[in-house]
Amino acid sequence: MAALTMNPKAEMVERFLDFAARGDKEKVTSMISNSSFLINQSGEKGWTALMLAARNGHFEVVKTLLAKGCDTSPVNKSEQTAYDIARFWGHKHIATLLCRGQDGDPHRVLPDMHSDGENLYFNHEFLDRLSERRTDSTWLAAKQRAPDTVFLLFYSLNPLVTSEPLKEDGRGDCSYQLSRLRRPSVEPLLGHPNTTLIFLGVEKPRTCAPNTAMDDGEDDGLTAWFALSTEEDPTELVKFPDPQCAFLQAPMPGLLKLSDNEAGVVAQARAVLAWHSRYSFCPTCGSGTRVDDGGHKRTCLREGCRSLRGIHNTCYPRVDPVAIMLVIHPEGNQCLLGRKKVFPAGMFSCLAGFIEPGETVEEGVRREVWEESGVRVGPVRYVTSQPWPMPSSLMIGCHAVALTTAINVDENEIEEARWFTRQQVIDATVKAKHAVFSLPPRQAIAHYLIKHWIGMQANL
Ligand SMILES: NC(=O)C1=CN([C@@H]2O[C@H](COP(=O)(O)OP(=O)(O)OC[C@H]3O[C@@H](n4cnc5c(N)ncnc54)[C@H](O)[C@@H]3O)[C@@H](O)[C@H]2O)C=CC1
Ligand SMILES: [Mg+2]
Ligand SMILES: [Mg+2]
Ligand SMILES: [Mg+2]
Ligand SMILES: [Zn+2]
Repeated sequence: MAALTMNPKAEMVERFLDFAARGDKEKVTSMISNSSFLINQSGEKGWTALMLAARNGHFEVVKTLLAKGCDTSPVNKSEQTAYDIARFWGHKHIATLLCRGQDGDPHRVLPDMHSDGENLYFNHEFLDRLSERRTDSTWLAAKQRAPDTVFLLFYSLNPLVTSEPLKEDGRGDCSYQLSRLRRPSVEPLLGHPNTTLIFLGVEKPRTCAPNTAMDDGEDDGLTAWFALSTEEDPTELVKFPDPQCAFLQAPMPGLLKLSDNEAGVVAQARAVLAWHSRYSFCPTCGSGTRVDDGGHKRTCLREGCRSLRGIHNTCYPRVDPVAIMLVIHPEGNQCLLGRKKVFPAGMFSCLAGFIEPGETVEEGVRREVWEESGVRVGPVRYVTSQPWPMPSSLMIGCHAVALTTAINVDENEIEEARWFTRQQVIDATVKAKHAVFSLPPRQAIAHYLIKHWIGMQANL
């Protein structure tokens, strides 16, 4: 076979990667000492020394590379980090080491709990909610007058957007931007009887101490965001900043096409606004209510109403907990996915269902899986969560292990449920032509739970 000609630098990289792959700690150490540039170099299919050592279970080499300041974030051509690779190949001690990060990283304390689910769509806390200000009506009124305050407008729970993606933090598939209106544009709607105004928070980071009192006219430098909602077409009343603005026609799929920061704001705003639109009257006595706490509370107007005594959760925005689970075959090599009739052709997803009163998350998982697929589930492990503002669910994502494998679907809810092999799932994630099914979109926690199981960088 003819020898490949390589330049000396490429040859050195290849040798270095080879030592890492074989677990030769001495050679890895001496090569980095002489040529520090080697540490984050990658070779075939984007594999770095850290990935190769993680793949082959070379704990000491991984430790050495980390001590020398190796970057843990690069991904190979299959979108896996070194951490994903260590998990995928079952080297738990290396995965723990890799997710531990720097000394100050709090994951050190609970290494097994590490998941990057905080980066999920709808999970970005772009605003500081500043809840301590919700009862400060003077501050709220001043913020509503401030020239830099942002107002987001919703009509029937659909936000006003422009069809231009945000450049600063968008992913490739973000195609809408929330219209950030200023006071003069929304003036006619403020105080209108059919509109609801809620205080969402201020832009992070805080630029002054949270409880600094603000005298009249004095600015604390915080940019406040409000959501303004109406059930009547506001087109005549509002001055749109540009002709491209339009309300989303339907929540899906439009709400999945925002930048990650704006999706986080919508997750908060839409759920609170949906609660206002459904709870206009007191659920205890049917009387009218007043909006308090910057839109985060409704108080009954009838003196003597039971809801005014003690704490009534009906006075506060509601959240519905939903368990969503990837059920794993008892042998560990297959997972159970189902499809509803409304899913796009070929798509399968995790089973899910509302948690019932008096139920733990674990019991909710076992009951929903039994009802929907006839499969019995044993151990359940929490993975991560995601607000899902359609209208106000909190998705509680779990992995669960099946005790039985025979499938018997509840045809009222699920059209089909099937066991898929790990390889079939991997094929679906890399969109191979021969994939036998397609995954839910990356914005859904179901997508995350599936990729997390096969040890892939879930957000890519
Ligand atoms: N982000 C994601 O990846 C996914 C999100 N979801 C969300 O989870 C939610 C629940 O999943 P499903 O399979 O529909 O639940 P499910 O399996 O409990 O069945 C839904 C039925 O449960 C009843 N129900 C019980 N409590 C309810 C409540 N608080 N609100 C409304 N209906 C209630 C209704 O009859 C409803 O038709 C869905 O609304 C969906 O938006 C579901 C799957 C994936
Ligand atoms: Mg369900
Ligand atoms: Mg169900
Ligand atoms: Mg249910
Ligand atoms: Zn009442």
